[in-house]
Amino acid sequence: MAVLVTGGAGYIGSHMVLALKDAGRSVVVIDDLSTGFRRAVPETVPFVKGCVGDERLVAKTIMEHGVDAIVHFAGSIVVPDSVRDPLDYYLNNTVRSRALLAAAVAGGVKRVVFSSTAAVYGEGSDEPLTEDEPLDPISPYGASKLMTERMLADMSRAYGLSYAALRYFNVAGADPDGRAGQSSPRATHLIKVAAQAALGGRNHLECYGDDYPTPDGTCVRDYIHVSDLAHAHLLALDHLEAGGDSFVANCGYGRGASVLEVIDAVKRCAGVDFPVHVAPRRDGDPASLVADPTRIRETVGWRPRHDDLDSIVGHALAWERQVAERGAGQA
Ligand SMILES: NC(=O)c1ccc[n+]([C@@H]2O[C@H](COP(=O)([O-])OP(=O)(O)OC[C@H]3O[C@@H](n4cnc5c(N)ncnc54)[C@H](O)[C@@H]3O)[C@@H](O)[C@H]2O)c1
Ligand SMILES: O=c1ccn([C@@H]2O[C@H](COP(=O)(O)OP(=O)(O)O[C@H]3O[C@H](CO)[C@@H](O)[C@H](O)[C@H]3O)[C@@H](O)[C@H]2O)c(=O)[nH]1
Repeated sequence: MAVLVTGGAGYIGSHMVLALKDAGRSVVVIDDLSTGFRRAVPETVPFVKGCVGDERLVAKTIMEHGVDAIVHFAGSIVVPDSVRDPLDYYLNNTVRSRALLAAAVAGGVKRVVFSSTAAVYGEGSDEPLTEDEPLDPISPYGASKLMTERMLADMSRAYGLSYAALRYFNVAGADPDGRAGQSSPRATHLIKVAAQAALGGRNHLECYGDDYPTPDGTCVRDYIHVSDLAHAHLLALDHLEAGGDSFVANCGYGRGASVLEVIDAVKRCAGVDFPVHVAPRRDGDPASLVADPTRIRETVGWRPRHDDLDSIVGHALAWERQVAERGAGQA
């Protein structure tokens, strides 16, 4: 039986494919390559180029590869883009997830692990957020993901499918062995962009807002290493396969870093300085988002291995050097 990884050519999905292969699992990837890279998926892994909204293609993939579990990463991920073009986000993240899930039920798939997000919590809080926090997304991105969570909850009751919805906080870093990383030259994530600035790929970095109600005025986020996150998915799948109940859980370390603290860490680890310009606040950005990770630890026994901002930044920089050596967009 195989695990279908949607969005497996993307940043987090490619790390999940490695984690599954390292664990000896059979994997098949479906990805439309809208933001992913074919070369991010090892040649030994079957690859289907297409959209998760294509119910017939998904049904064929499930049947041909004997898929009994899906890890669903495919989606659109840029919060401010979702504010500008909400319908695109509801289409790609909600409507196409519905098609994928319909094909999954029809094809007898019994388990789904879903990429959800801290953006379902809305404005956040000064305190670490538990899963019981009110769900009140302030961006269409967060709302589009919450709708999929709700579809899964309803489906599990109606069809007996079990699921884990993992609410990621800010994912960063790269495979410690240098096999995968964030490859998109147009990526907007802070650590990626700061690594590009440190290596000369950008001439400056913009800090979006320094007047937030946080200790240094810049937004606070809980940065989680992408390999720790992939490991959490593996454990979630094991839990469901062992007959464990469906669950929703935060994935973060329980500690926040401000934009300025991240920039300092990147400058320190790279040993270079680069200009930082304060710019206006970005639409859809809550002041502070920090996870309470108790539930993921207790439910599946997750123990992070890279819970350290300098390690995350160090791995992100190492990957960015590979990207730079191969030429922009060729990683
Ligand atoms: N990166 C983060 O900090 C973060 C935080 C919270 C949640 N997430 C979620 O994690 C998931 C993966 O994010 P990522 O950072 O790896 O992004 P990414 O853009 O690198 O990966 C997404 C992948 O999905 C593919 N894709 C997009 N729409 C598709 C479709 N309709 N059909 C088939 N393939 C499609 C893209 O080509 C890409 O390979 C997303 O669902 C995102 O919402 C990411
Ligand atoms: O050039 C930049 C890029 C980002 N930021 C700030 O850095 C913080 C982090 O931003 P970013 O790395 O873009 O991540 P988020 O917007 O927090 O969103 C990420 O984290 C969310 C969960 O917290 C996920 O849902 C999203 O998919 C993922 O993109 C925010 O305060 C941004 O305003 C800057 O100041 N300058």
